[in-house]
Amino acid sequence: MIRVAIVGSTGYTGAELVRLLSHHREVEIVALTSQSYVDQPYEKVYPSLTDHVGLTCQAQNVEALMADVDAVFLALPHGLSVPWAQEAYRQGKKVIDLGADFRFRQVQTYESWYKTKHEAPELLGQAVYGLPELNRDKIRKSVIVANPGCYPTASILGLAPLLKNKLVNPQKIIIDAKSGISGAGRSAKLGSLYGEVNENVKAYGVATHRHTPEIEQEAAALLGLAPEDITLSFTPHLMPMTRGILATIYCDLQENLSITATEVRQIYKDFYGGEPFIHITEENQWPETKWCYGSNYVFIGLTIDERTKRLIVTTAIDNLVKGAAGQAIQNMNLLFDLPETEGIDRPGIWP
Ligand SMILES: NC(=O)C1=CN([C@@H]2O[C@H](COP(=O)(O)OP(=O)(O)OC[C@H]3O[C@@H](n4cnc5c(N)ncnc54)[C@H](OP(=O)(O)O)[C@@H]3O)[C@@H](O)[C@H]2O)C=CC1
Ligand SMILES: CC(=O)N[C@@H](CCC(=O)OP(=O)(O)O)C(=O)O
Repeated sequence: MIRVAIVGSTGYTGAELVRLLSHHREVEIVALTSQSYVDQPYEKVYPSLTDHVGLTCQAQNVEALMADVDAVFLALPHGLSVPWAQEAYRQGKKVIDLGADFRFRQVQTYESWYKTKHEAPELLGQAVYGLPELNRDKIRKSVIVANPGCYPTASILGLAPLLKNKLVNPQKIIIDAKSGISGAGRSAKLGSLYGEVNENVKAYGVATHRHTPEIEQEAAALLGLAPEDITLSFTPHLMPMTRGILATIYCDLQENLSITATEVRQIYKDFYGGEPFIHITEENQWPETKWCYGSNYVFIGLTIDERTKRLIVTTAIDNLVKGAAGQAIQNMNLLFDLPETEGIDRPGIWP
């Protein structure tokens, strides 16, 4: 059995990791850390997991905990992952970081968008961007997996076949994305209160959201360019729902390119052929967040607006599963040479 710890287990992504890993046939969860619930039974923090965990929350002790496991999942706020990654590297263990500390290839990008100094820039080169559909082979050989952000997961998977096949102008991409409130985590914040979110929709982080450079970096990589070679527009919106992301992506077709929506759909089907979690919808069928609720599925729909020659793609995921915990487990399965779908092959729930 693979022994794992979940650090920051009492947050939303931590709880989703516990829920999914408690049924993973090759994993034993040996430690769950928390800041506010030390010495409390995990099942008291999340009664929905009663009889599935049997562990008590513990404080962080990086060295001792790392010595006891094969891998750690870090579900911490940004800026706290470095000591864990350093220790894992020292002890030859694996780290899957759900935060952003290891997602960037250029330390200046992280420091300017996250407004914090990176304490171990030398480790950035050891980290692999953990999007299995694009980086599977590199992930298998890595020590630190930087699990992508939720909006970048939806956006990059929606864009990848277009960029790889050079079908669209990469400087004219617009991503309009919507998220449920669980994307903001479990800590108490004014903006997460029911009275603020219910019956309300708002844009936020307009032209400044920290996922913009992450999407640009990976979009550029698909074209073989440096991260700074692409700029795109990304606007997130908060929706009155708990889970889910829907990203609508607008792209200008390359000039003089003559192609039909049917042909583009076939390109997507070929690109993602055999991918267990990705589903390309049929003509006039548009993904909904509920189709992914609680599952690791990604649904992608597309068409060409013949009047504007614009290609429109919509991608739906569950931010806590493919956008966080499910993808992290998919990465762990790759790291330990397990079937990629193990522990994350259950359907979602409806309604
Ligand atoms: N929510 C989402 O949809 C997604 C989140 N992510 C990323 O995953 C990470 C976790 O997110 P999420 O689960 O939503 O966050 P939460 O705020 O829900 O949980 C954070 C966790 O970290 C612990 N924690 C907070 N501060 C500290 C500290 N100073 N030292 C030690 N532990 C601390 C908390 O402990 P306690 O509960 O005891 O206070 C809790 O267990 C973040 O980096 C986030 O950006 C990535 C993709 C999607
Ligand atoms: C609704 C909401 O607040 N969402 C979060 C995104 C969470 C996430 O995936 O991102 P990271 O892992 O990069 O934190 C936000 O906009 O900051």
